[in-house]
Amino acid sequence: MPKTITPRPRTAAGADRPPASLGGLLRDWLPRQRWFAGKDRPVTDLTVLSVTELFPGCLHLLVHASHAPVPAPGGTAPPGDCYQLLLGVREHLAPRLERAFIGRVEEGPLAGLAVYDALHDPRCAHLLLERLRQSGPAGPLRFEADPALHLPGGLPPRLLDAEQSNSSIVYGDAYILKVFRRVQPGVNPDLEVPGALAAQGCDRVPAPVAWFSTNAPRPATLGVLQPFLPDATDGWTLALRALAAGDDFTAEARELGRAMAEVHLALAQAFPPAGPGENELMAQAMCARLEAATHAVPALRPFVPGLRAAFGALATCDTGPPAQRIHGDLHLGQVLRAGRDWFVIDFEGEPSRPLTERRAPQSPVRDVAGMLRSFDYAARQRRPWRPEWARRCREAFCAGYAAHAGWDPRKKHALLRAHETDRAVYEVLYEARHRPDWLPVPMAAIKRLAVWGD
Ligand SMILES: Nc1ncnc2c1ncn2[C@@H]1O[C@H](COP(=O)(O)OP(=O)(O)O)[C@@H](O)[C@H]1O
Ligand SMILES: O=P(O)(O)O[C@H]1O[C@H](CO)[C@@H](O[C@H]2O[C@H](CO)[C@@H](O)[C@H](O)[C@H]2O)[C@H](O)[C@H]1O
Repeated sequence: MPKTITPRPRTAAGADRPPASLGGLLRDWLPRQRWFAGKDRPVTDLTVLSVTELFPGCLHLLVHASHAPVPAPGGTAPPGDCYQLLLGVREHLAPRLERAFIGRVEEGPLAGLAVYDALHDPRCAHLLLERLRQSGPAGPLRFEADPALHLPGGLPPRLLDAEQSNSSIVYGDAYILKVFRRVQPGVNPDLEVPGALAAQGCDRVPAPVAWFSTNAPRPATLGVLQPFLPDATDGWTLALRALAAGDDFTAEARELGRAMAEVHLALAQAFPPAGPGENELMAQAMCARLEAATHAVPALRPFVPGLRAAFGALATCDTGPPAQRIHGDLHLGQVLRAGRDWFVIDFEGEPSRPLTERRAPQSPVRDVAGMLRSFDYAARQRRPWRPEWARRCREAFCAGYAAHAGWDPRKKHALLRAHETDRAVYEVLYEARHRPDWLPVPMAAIKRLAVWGD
């Protein structure tokens, strides 16, 4: 029976602690992970919120990384984030696990043991699937599977090494388990939304088959298992291939637009729409996000008046389609093509936004704008830049969307432009934090969008 080995939360890192405590090692390792959200702010403290022994040699941890509050317009930045870790603990580490090595603990109950990221360990990955297959509690954690399905055991695991916001393990090319890294209280939309869409009969989204969650310190979703589409390629890879070959991508973009409209309609059925979006409120929220982003990335400053004008124009345009549940972080990497069909994945929304905001009804134009920005991103991967390629794809996507949705994004010029601007501002912040080399891509869009009327 799994047990919680450290029942009391404790502050694990502090100035008076020797560096090789578990907390000290994690405090050094955590900020170097791709999925760590607070890269632009030093970690001031690391608190272990819960530790559960999932099986011998594998600990499940929730840790809170605190940051010093930074002065920001409208208040202070959030004081930190909670992360999910699965730690392998062994005396000796096999050479194949070296890349997962976190460090050797020198004090406390784990003294003398090597600690590593257990998701890299096929044995731990195998046992994690077994827990999902069996369903039931493990300390504060709970594993559940769709009772209508039989999950086969013994599927060989492989950890995806894609640049991701979370960590995913593929089992035998049949299932994919997404282990959320940054954990926020509440049900994760990546469990909630695909489940609700499946109930609507929408087959554009792989439906959850098993999941696990915690009830301490607060209820939260920790991971979701879905069917894996083995022959699928993501839209980003396909778009770059088409660009490299000089191929047209408009047929794919048109079908993608149609698929997205289908998903939006199913979302509107699954979650009651909230009535017409309030343009004034939307514009205010966009301005506030711009202000916060400019504080973090001063390169935005010269463009602020032009960008604000794009948001201001919202006040004068018609309300547009009603606010509803949307994808929230739509881009070419979130759509998969298998055969001639497009599928949509990753309904978590923009990872840096609070969960309540991500689950709130929003304008579907936001998703359309996300995809339009993505065609621009793709076109800028080629030298010379291929603006015509992006323009044709954007046009085709909107045409495909309009044919099925009953409204045409191209006829909502001011609304679309405001959302595209808001998305480009988000991307500037995202790239500055995670991939500074990519910053010129959204900055080029910012320069274009800041010239109102262009
Ligand atoms: N159901 C699936 N079938 C096939 N591949 C998938 C599936 N779900 C995710 N993937 C692959 O895993 C990658 C990461 O998934 P995603 O949900 O976007 O994770 P993250 O939130 O960490 O970015 C995707 O880009 C895709 O290549
Ligand atoms: O990790 P997620 O997929 O949830 O999304 C985050 O990372 C994306 C990059 O991996 C980022 O997308 C941006 O870069 C893409 C190219 O790599 C491009 O297609 C998107 O249009 C652009 O926004 C996304 O913004 C971020 O939330």
